[in-house]
Amino acid sequence: MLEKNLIGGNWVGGAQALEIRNPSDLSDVIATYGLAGKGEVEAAFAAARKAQPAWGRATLEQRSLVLEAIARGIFDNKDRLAQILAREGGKTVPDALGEVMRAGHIARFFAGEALRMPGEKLGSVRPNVDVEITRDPVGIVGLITPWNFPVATPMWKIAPALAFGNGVVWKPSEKTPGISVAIAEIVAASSIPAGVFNLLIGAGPDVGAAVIANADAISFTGSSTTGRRIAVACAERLIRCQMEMGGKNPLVVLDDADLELAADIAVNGAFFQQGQRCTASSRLIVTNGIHDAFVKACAERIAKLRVGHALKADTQIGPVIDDTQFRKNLGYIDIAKGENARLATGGEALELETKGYYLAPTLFADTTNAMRINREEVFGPVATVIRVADYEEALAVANDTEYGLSAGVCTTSMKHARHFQRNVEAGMTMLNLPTAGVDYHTPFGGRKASSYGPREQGRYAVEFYTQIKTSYLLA
Ligand SMILES: NC(=O)C1=CN([C@@H]2O[C@H](COP(=O)(O)OP(=O)(O)OC[C@H]3O[C@@H](n4cnc5c(N)ncnc54)[C@H](OP(=O)(O)O)[C@@H]3O)[C@@H](O)[C@H]2O)C=CC1
Ligand SMILES: O=C(O)CCC(=O)C(=O)O
Repeated sequence: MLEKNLIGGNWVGGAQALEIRNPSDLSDVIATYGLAGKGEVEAAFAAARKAQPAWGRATLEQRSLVLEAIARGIFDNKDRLAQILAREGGKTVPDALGEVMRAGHIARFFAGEALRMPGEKLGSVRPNVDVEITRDPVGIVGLITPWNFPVATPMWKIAPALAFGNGVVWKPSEKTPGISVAIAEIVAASSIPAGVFNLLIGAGPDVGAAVIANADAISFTGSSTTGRRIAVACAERLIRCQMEMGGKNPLVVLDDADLELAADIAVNGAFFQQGQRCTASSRLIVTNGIHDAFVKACAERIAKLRVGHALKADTQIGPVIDDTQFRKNLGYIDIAKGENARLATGGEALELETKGYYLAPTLFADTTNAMRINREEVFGPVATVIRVADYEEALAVANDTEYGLSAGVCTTSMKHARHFQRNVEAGMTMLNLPTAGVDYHTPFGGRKASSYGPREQGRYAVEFYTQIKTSYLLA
């Protein structure tokens, strides 16, 4: 059993064994981990509390250099990390490599941000008084992260947390411990003082809950159900929280769209990375004039997608992460069929050379926005088409959802593009681009049930990871 929890600079084990298998090949047992329990959580927070004050007082350059070393460690190990991620998480190697590179760029970006700690000097309404606005670290930040982007998502929390002087206790999803340990090894090798950064491999309901009970702030990415529960627990403790949750992201395709481009964008946004993206285009909202040609063009492209073992060179769509997601996706396919959605393509589990969690990318047409398949997050390679009469109806349908993460429009009309950008109820909008796939230096997040709390990423991250102090000084 591997001893892979990082506490106070030491690698330690845990009592309960967790066996991880390759979702592309269930006969491939990757490793067995010793899961952390409440004792390890307490030890991690004790270590972080001891180490954080000095880290919070470290020079900006010291912190920047640590971030730079983390970035270098990620770039230097990119191929090894991509292989681990592909084997454990079912991502194709190019997708895995893309994610690893993104994490490296995020760490490098925050090496710069560490040097640009913002502050402000204001005049006072009183004579001979100066006012300074400065920022302090929040303290010990608990990071709870999911399995679908197990490198980039943690890094867009770890990097700003460290850059702005916080201690970190990170609880990744227990579905992807191997890649989490590999990232933690790189952080630990960066000359970061022992105890500032800690990793706990453990289950959400016990270790995650214990992290929430001990942290000064929580940054979470995952489902809206879990996010809601965590936000309530944080409110009870009066600690700040930042929640990135689900999506039911609309891609609107208008009559004047470039058909080939729109179909490419839809297939990319809906099915790549098995649709396991909070930004996935799960609702394709298409106006009458282009509808039939669009559905045909998408179905042709989807039928040609190569589903297979994530480590095989020509695979475009890998397996879904585990048995729970596999069954959940199949369950939603049954629900859609039961709602009389028309199966345009896919709709079944696939048996390939190796036994894994393979699903045929699935497109339903003739759906309505009231159907469950269009209201609940599936989080798999399943998308729907909703036919609408015109742009106005398309926008209304796009906004008729409890979520508001990402929203796209395919059109050649500047008028509609600008109107959509201004009026769609989403945190991120895309014009003639997939709803998924974002830059690493810009704010990431949504509205409604998709996000809660300050934005992540880019220079906006400083809002969550620092607290403001206003100082009055008699001159
Ligand atoms: N929008 C997004 O980015 C994501 C959305 N999802 C959605 O969530 C569904 C379920 O996936 P799942 O992995 O279970 O997502 P969860 O939201 O349950 O898990 C996300 C993270 O929260 C942890 N966690 C779970 N329960 C608790 C808790 N009570 N207290 C503290 N931490 C907790 C998990 O730990 P652990 O995994 O170890 O239990 C994981 O680290 C998917 O089908 C999908 O719809 C999932 C992942 C990302
Ligand atoms: O679309 C992206 O690039 C990011 C998606 C994401 O962060 C997520 O699915 O959790």
